[in-house]
Amino acid sequence: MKITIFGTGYVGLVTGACLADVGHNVLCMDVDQGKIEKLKNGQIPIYEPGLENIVKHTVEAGRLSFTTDSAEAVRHGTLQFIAVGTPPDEDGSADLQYVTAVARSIGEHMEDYKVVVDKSTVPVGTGDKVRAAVRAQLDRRGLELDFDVVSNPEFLKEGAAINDFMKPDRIVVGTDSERAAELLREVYYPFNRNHDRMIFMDLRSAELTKYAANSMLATKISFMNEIANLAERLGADIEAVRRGIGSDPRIGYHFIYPGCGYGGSCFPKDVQALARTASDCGYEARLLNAVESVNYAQKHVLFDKISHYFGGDLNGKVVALWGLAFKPNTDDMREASSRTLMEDLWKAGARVQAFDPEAMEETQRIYGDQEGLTLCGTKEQALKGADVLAICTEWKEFRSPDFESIAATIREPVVFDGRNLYEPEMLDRYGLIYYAIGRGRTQFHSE
Ligand SMILES: NC(=O)c1ccc[n+]([C@@H]2O[C@H](COP(=O)([O-])OP(=O)(O)OC[C@H]3O[C@@H](n4cnc5c(N)ncnc54)[C@H](O)[C@@H]3O)[C@@H](O)[C@H]2O)c1
Ligand SMILES: O=c1ccn([C@@H]2O[C@H](COP(=O)(O)OP(=O)(O)O[C@H]3O[C@H](CO)[C@@H](O)[C@H](O)[C@H]3O)[C@@H](O)[C@H]2O)c(=O)[nH]1
Repeated sequence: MKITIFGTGYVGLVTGACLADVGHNVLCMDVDQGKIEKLKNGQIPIYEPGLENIVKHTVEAGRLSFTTDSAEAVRHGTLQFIAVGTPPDEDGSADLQYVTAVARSIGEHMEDYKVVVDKSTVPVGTGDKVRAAVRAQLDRRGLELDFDVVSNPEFLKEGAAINDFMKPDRIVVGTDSERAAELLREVYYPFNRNHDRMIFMDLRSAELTKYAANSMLATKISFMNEIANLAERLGADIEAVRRGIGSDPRIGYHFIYPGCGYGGSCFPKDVQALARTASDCGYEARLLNAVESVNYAQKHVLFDKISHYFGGDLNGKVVALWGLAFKPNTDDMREASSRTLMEDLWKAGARVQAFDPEAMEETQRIYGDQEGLTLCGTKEQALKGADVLAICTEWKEFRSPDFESIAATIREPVVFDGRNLYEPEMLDRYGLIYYAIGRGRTQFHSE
């Protein structure tokens, strides 16, 4: 089937590449000329495991191509997927300017029936706005062409995006059009051969499903972080508690890892946007607001521990920082907890020597020549001349480090772990003091 994708970010490029991989003929359009140039030259603008290979072979097979020309893009596909950004506005609501810009250009250039499929995460009611934007352009052109608008939210996780897309738990489709539903069924047929993963519903419910899913996951994390903070004060160990509750299938082991807060381009903005939607319709989303405020505080917890250790005076101290990306297997630093920690440390007069396996370029792009930041080529280099070590991302290569050499290199024998990677006894053997999140009597707190 001929498919057009607007936006070649994490969602657009993964969707385009995976749909081309199963045999569809996909044209990806982006307004960012630099990105499209790179893609045309075989370069992938983001780090996402497995993506480069799929893009390479589907381009070679002639099933995936790229353009900046919106007229060509609209002409190409019967299905027009919107996968552009919906960043937060100043008031926390989702900024829909990129989504409506795509809708306008579809209305401006379409010549026959199209299904406009929204994959971006958008507030309930956006489908109506997309329909109105397409219709306004058709009216302007004096045309009465048929089209449908569908919500098909995306649930992929960065770092595992290909697997999530290829083996989805569910494919949510919101539409009241039988014709559009049949076309969507055809597009996703290869993902449904052994097990029907399609869940059809009305458009508004599909839009809300996406926010509800992310908010539920964020709630689990904030809940665990709250219990972790409590465990610390009560002399309990959150890791034991996590195993103890996760074993109940009604709770489950997923998304109950405590840490230095959730980040990324989705949870923070989506929880805020849903809370904003609630207040816009006169409902105070108390739980969502609490999830957000627990997370805000949690992002400062590692700094509080480091500051407490040094008696509140961090001036001139050097912190080795392992992990900058908001999670492993990505170079994405949007809303990363590492950024909160670094910014807190700089404010307090400390210096940071940072290393991340994939996010060094991104850190350079964001912080450039920031005073107090040294970017290091390896995790070992980051330790040289540092007072203490802090960890913000659970990359595999941080899981079994050479504790003996850490103890011999950093000035104070202390590790502040924001992702609970180790057992306190492991570090104790090397004379290292271990401060993690919610780990009982090995911790301290400021009260
Ligand atoms: N990143 C994720 O893991 C993820 C997962 C599920 C859903 N989402 C949602 O999907 C949407 C896209 O997220 P993303 O992370 O891929 O964003 P992104 O910022 O990585 O990419 C968006 C792309 O859209 C392009 N764009 C902007 N205006 C355009 C236009 N008029 N025409 C064509 N292209 C245009 C931008 O240049 C950019 O390349 C968001 O709503 C997000 O909330 C993201
Ligand atoms: O038990 C956990 C699990 C995750 N996190 C943190 O939560 C954040 C988000 O992690 P994750 O959900 O793995 O990454 P995303 O790529 O942001 O994916 C989320 O956001 C996407 C965009 O909407 C959705 O499509 C996905 O289903 C949803 O998991 C990261 O900072 C993690 O460190 C925790 O602190 N504890």
